[in-house]
Amino acid sequence: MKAEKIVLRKMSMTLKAPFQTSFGTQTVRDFYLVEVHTKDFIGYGEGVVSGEPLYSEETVGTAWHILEDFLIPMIMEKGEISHPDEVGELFAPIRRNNMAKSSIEGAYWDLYAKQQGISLAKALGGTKEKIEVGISLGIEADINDLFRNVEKYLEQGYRRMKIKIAPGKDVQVIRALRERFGNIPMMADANSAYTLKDVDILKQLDEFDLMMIEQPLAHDDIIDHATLQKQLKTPICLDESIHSYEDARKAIELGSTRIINMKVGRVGGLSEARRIHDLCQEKGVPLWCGGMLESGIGRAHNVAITTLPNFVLPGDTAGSSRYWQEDIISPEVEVAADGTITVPQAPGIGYTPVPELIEKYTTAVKVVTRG
Ligand SMILES: O=C(O)CCC(=O)C1=CC=C[C@@H](O)[C@@H]1C(=O)O
Ligand SMILES: [Mg+2]
Repeated sequence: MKAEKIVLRKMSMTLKAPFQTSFGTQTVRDFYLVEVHTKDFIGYGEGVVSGEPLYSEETVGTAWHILEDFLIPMIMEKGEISHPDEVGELFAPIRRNNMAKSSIEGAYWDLYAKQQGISLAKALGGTKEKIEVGISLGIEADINDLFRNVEKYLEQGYRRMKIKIAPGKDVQVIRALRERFGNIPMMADANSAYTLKDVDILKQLDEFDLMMIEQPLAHDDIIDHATLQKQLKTPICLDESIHSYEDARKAIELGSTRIINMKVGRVGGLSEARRIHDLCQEKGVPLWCGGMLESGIGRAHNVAITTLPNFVLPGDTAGSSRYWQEDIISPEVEVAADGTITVPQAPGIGYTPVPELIEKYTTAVKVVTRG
């Protein structure tokens, strides 16, 4: 695979409804797309960053700079790439900037699968023909709005409800949901809103038989999470703390996490995600695929990685209509009434990017050609 042209597109898509977490509210997704053009195919990747550095340190601006000034020149200089694993190896000297790395590596995985004439899922070693999915629900000012959302998505078949919590909107919210909906599969995501001083509040969540509590403590911690896990019955699931295979290895060894939310962009790409998958499978740590409110391009990559065998819990890969009036792929990602997504078998990501819709939501373009 030799890139003849790489196109970066800044994208801005308005969410159907605001999405509130413990660290802020999103109404518009500012992200970017990467297109890697070889003489035969186009590979697509998504930069799952946001406009503001609130989930991680990366933004559209930081990623654009790292891609334009470092990663794309490295790719052009390298020339021929025979397997997408080589992209991560090439980028290894660049510190962090995982979402920037992941966006271009994901495009090479798409290219590679298209070149082999197989689905991205198969190229990754996935075997599932369907994946089970859940849904992530933002914080609502009025709990009746949250009730309505849970009701709506249960009816649509989603396999588990992820409820955002924050101090003051935690125990009473989960209790009210249990009283209203009984023992439905449910988890809480705190997005680092608590500290060890809040252990008594977090211990109260133990009474609600939650599947897990996601990232209760600091975004860059695995020590305090190990201390907390010893005091909780409910499994801790790390998200923001896990940026690499090494982070996962240490967190598992310390007992900081019993489940991991895999986000391809956060760990630097699909190759690293596969390595973490194999480690977790060996250690008996279940995985599920998290989301970053992706467009259909990133959503397609998430569907593919979820076909690996140790993705045993429903993830956050909802259908396109969860967030978008119209998605930029055809067909859109659909969730069946049984809460599953049928894995596309077409070569590559399996969904077709729609040029006129991509253009419609493009706010800036950068084209780098070989030569
Ligand atoms: O993409 C989805 O549907 C899930 C989105 C989601 O829950 C999150 C996205 C980004 C940061 C957080 O708000 C949260 C998470 O931590 O998983
Ligand atoms: Mg999370």
